[in-house]
Amino acid sequence: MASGSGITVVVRVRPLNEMENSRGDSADGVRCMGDRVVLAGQRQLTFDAAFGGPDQAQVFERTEMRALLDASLQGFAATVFAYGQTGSGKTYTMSGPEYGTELDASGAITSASEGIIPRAVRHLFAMLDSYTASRSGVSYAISASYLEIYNEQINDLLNTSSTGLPMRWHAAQGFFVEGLVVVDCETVDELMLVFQEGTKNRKVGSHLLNKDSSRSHSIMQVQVTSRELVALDDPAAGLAGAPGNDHTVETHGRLSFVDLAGSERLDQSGSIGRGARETAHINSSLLVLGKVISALSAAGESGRVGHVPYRDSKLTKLLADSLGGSSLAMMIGCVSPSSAALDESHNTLQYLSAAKRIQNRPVVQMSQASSMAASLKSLRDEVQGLRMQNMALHQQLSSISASGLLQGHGAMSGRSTPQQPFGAGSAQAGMQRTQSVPEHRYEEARQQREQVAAEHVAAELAHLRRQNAHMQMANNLLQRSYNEVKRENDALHDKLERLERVFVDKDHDDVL
Ligand SMILES: Nc1ncnc2c1ncn2[C@@H]1O[C@H](COP(=O)(O)OP(=O)(O)OP(=O)(O)O)[C@@H](O)[C@H]1O
Repeated sequence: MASGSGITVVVRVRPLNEMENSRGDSADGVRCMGDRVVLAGQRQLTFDAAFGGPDQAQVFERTEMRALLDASLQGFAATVFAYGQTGSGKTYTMSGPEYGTELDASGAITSASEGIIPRAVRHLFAMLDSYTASRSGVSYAISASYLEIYNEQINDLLNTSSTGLPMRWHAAQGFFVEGLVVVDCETVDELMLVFQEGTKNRKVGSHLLNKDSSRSHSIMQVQVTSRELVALDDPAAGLAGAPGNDHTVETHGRLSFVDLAGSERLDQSGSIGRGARETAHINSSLLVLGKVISALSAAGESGRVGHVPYRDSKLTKLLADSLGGSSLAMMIGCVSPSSAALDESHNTLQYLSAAKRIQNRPVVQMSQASSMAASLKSLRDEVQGLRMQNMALHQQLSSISASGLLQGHGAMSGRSTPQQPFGAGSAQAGMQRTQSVPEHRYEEARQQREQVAAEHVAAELAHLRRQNAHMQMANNLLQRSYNEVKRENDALHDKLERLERVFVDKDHDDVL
């Protein structure tokens, strides 16, 4: 996926909560109408989807969640964010109801009330099992980490004693957190445990707007490594049976689930002391996030991006790839329906409208060796396509030449002589060059062989492209000549008919 891909933006309007009900708030501050969100005063905004009410399943089923999971299995990075004011339903949407409120007999959250993350965990393993069953030579490895950014400090939610972790920059990976626990998960239950453990350890506090308010931004990251054995043997290119021509292509997909802390107004939340300090950190990092979104959305499809202040907060550093980077992304904006929260809901929806204009450039993440193998394979596929085109062009040329109409148009006949496709001989020559490489330098020899094969394929590609372009031109010229001759023939035919009519008329006059 080389071209730009917009961020998918959906909105969720929760039901009125207890406090709003007890105050007698009206629920017509924000309403959903299809994929539109209608604000009191009849202002309407359209998003990729809009949901009202408590139904958790529809948020998973009617958004692009399955496509994002699938993309991670193909080697793409995908991020799902929940954004909105405090108490608007972000944690409910991402995880489910507050931990422990809706438990079944075994102590697990009831499946109907599960949020996006546990649903994604189950679906990911179901998809992965069905892919492994239907495609031989493919295998997957899953691992996961879970962190929170609390007061601008990174804490490991899978190891509560690991706090204040450093963030580093890597040219290929971008920003990453050093020293995070990464858990290998072979089963759905193991990944579910990671989710439950991390969610339980997240900082939660109470204030007037939400008794279980998340005081940190949390990011659960699932790494999806796929390995596929790709046969690079190409009998037509004379490489069949060459040792080391099978390659394991390794892709590194990633799913990031981001539950942002909610913006809050201190006069409404009543947070004081530690709570007020948390609020200040939350609001300032959300402010930077807002600046990043507006800088990127200003660029829109033109792709001309000015300065984006990613480095101004830890949150935006970690989300750099998901906003304007190489990741696929879906943002879920959560809002209250209450007319009393209209200003905050309006702000959230404006944020979301700006996010809709951001263009990401999703790319598959592969290991270097895999990407060389994959590009070699795709070059060979292209050669194969060109060979078929080559044959079709030869046939076309012969049939036009054989039509007989073009005899005398000899300028074309030389060009239409089929040429031998470029190929096997030089490939063999390329292979022979590697035979003298000593055994202990096998890896080096393999790389050289791949290099030679790549050069050979590239040369053949260039040759076929030239030859096909040449034949295409010859075909066009022949077609033009054919049309001219046909036009001349038709004209002669008309003339003949006219003459015949004259003779018939003359005979007729003579008889009379
Ligand atoms: N769609 C919904 N249906 C039913 N109840 C909901 C819904 N969304 C949220 N709630 C309830 O509203 C309350 C606040 O939700 P939640 O904690 O998810 O908000 P939040 O946006 O994560 O808040 P904060 O930013 O303060 O952490 C919770 O009691 C939750 O169960």
